[in-house]
Amino acid sequence: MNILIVGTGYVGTTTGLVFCEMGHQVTGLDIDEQKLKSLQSGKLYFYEPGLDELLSKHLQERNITFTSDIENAIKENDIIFICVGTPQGEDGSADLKYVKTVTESIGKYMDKYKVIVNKSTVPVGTAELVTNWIKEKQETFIPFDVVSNPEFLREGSALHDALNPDRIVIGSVSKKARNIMKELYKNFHCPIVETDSKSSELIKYAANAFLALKISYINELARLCKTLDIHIDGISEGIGYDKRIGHSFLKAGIGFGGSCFPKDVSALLYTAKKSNHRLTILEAAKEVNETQPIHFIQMVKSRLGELKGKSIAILGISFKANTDDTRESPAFRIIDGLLAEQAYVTCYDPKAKIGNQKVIQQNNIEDTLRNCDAVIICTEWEEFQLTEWEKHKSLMKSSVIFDGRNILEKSKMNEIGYEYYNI
Ligand SMILES: NC(=O)C1=CN([C@@H]2O[C@H](COP(=O)(O)OP(=O)(O)OC[C@H]3O[C@@H](n4cnc5c(N)ncnc54)[C@H](O)[C@@H]3O)[C@@H](O)[C@H]2O)C=CC1
Ligand SMILES: O=C(O)[C@H]1O[C@H](OP(=O)(O)OP(=O)(O)OC[C@H]2O[C@@H](n3ccc(=O)[nH]c3=O)[C@H](O)[C@@H]2O)[C@H](O)[C@@H](O)[C@@H]1O
Repeated sequence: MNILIVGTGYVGTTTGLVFCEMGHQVTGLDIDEQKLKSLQSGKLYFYEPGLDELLSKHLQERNITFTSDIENAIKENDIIFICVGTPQGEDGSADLKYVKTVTESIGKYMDKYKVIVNKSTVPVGTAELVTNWIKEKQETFIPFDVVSNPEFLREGSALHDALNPDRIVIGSVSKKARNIMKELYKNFHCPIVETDSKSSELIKYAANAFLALKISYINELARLCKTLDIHIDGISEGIGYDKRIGHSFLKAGIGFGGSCFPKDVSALLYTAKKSNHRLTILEAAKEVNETQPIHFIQMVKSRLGELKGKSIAILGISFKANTDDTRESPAFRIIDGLLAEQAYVTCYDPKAKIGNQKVIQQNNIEDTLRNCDAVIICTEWEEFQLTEWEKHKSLMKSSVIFDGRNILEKSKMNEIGYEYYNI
């Protein structure tokens, strides 16, 4: 089948390449010429393991092309996946301006039946809005169907997740559209949830919010553990063996970040509020997440005292390991907190760039640790686990580590002479 992917970001590029793997012909459309140029030349403009190779392969085999010509792209493809951003608006709601622009163009240029698929994370009722936006732009009525087909991939393991989904959700009242979608996904071996578009839209938010709840629960429990002198990781392990609970998303840390959890939690809270409901449990999870970096900085201060003039090394600025994405990274909340206390901050990340003039970014761990009063680990990159900590000790003014991701072993670090604090 001929598939058009609108928006060649993390989700769009991954989705497009996965459909190439399934034997479909894909066109990637974007308004950002720089991104298109990079992708067309076989270079991914963001870091995502495994995607580069797949891009080269499918460009070479001519299974994928990239364009900014929206009119022809819409005319030439029968299935259109909308993968544009849905950022957080000022009031917490999801801002649909990019989705609206795209769907208006679809209405304007479509010349025969199309299936329009919302893969972007969009609030309940968006499929209906999209239908209206398209109709408003059509000069004469041309049939089409709108489908909600949310994406559940994670950055850092996007390719693996998109190739091996736990489930595929297809939301539409149209049987014809659902059948086309099922045909498209026929080579995937996972349950397919067929439902209406509103349920499908809510499934996406409910899933992200539930995972966010798990993280905030364990982070809040970690605060109690600190007082009780119990290690939170042992608690996660102990409860995780219960199949009803599971081990995933129970890793305590400096809080969840990224381009999705924070905005999707806010958007779901907004949806509830608009319907005169409160999701109090989610409100609490949001609050725990917002205060988690503050608790962490408090721990740093209670050991180091006044931070003014102190030199702090930060390891990791991406919102999680294996990505260069720093959107809503909790590392930035820590860095901002340190800068507000007038500390000097130096950082290192294997892939991400800081873009903050007040912070010096180094190219390796050694230069980052040189003469620092303490080091804070903000991202769980494997490199920080495997690095030769014993050697680094002599570089630091004082060998104090605050491990915001609990990736090092306290007893081992103490043994080699570090003062070690974790979550
Ligand atoms: N990043 C992730 O891991 C996941 C994201 N999502 C959702 O998927 C959506 C996309 O997320 P990302 O890929 O991270 O966004 P992104 O910001 O990386 O990419 C969005 C792309 O859309 C393009 N765009 C904007 N307006 C356009 C237009 N009118 N025509 C063509 N292209 C246009 C932008 O230039 C950009 O390249 C969001 O709703 C997000 O919540 C869902 C699951 C995972
Ligand atoms: O809608 C989305 O965009 C995506 O959001 C998340 O994926 P992602 O944000 O890429 O990354 P996660 O692995 O979920 O991590 C999110 C944040 O939670 C933190 N986290 C995660 C797990 C954990 O146990 N503890 C923890 O602090 C991470 O460090 C990170 O800051 C979801 O996991 C995906 O299923 C979803 O598709």
